[in-house]
Amino acid sequence: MTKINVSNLDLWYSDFQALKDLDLNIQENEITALIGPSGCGKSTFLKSLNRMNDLIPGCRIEGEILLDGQDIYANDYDVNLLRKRVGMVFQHPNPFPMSIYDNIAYGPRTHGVKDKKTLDEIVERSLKGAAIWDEVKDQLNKNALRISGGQQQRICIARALAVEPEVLLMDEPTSALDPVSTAKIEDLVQDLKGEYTIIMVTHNMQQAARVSDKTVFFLAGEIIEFGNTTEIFSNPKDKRTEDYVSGRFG
Ligand SMILES: Nc1ncnc2c1ncn2[C@@H]1O[C@H](COP(=O)(O)OP(=O)(O)OP(=O)(O)O)[C@@H](O)[C@H]1O
Repeated sequence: MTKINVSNLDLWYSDFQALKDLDLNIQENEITALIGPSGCGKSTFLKSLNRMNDLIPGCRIEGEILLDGQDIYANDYDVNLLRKRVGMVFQHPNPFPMSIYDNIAYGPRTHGVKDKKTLDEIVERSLKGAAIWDEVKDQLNKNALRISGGQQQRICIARALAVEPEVLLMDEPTSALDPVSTAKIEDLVQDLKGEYTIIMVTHNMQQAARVSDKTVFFLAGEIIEFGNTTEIFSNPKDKRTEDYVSGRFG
């Protein structure tokens, strides 16, 4: 089923057009990888899905993005609710400088959850969901900055899960991590797709091929090709896609 429907999407940073007439359907409970050379608009597109670009002065958007059929750029659309439904994990792990527990409880508290038992349950469920509960369950009061980078990234994923999102946006979530932590995150992402719709920017072609169901290839703000990951990697229709996935440019 279609979760997100993008049509005729254009985005400008002042007079520079960063996204050009994008059309795309993102399916529920699938992993969609966004690939393409540096500066082609992957992060810009990702951020347009939870209106993070609203915060950038001079950024202007035209076209339509529907989440479950509702226009997220409509005047009366609740942006706070949107960011709860569409969570985000960034390239560099960015836990808040507070305990592991407080990192996870932060979002639910912001949304009004005060009861200690409920928060305890959310923290445990989110840490389990991010496959890090066993590693940190005895040190929930430890400062989240004093654990490894790979653990910090899973704390950030747990923090995103704590508000029960439907969609998870991931901007190069493993680029700052070692191979062992990267493998853990890749396994985790595959486990999560049963419950969430995941859209992930990656520069790592093997990673896109390993974990995603669908792949979108961007070039200079345009979508050049979109389809099943196996097709994009084994039988691309466009020569530019073929050159990129085979490492001939970018
Ligand atoms: N805040 C901004 N103001 C002006 N231009 C911007 C801004 N953010 C991005 N751009 C420009 O928009 C284009 C797309 O940038 P974007 O970060 O989306 O690319 P990307 O494909 O994610 O790149 P990378 O792979 O290097 O992260 C680039 O030309 C970039 O310079």
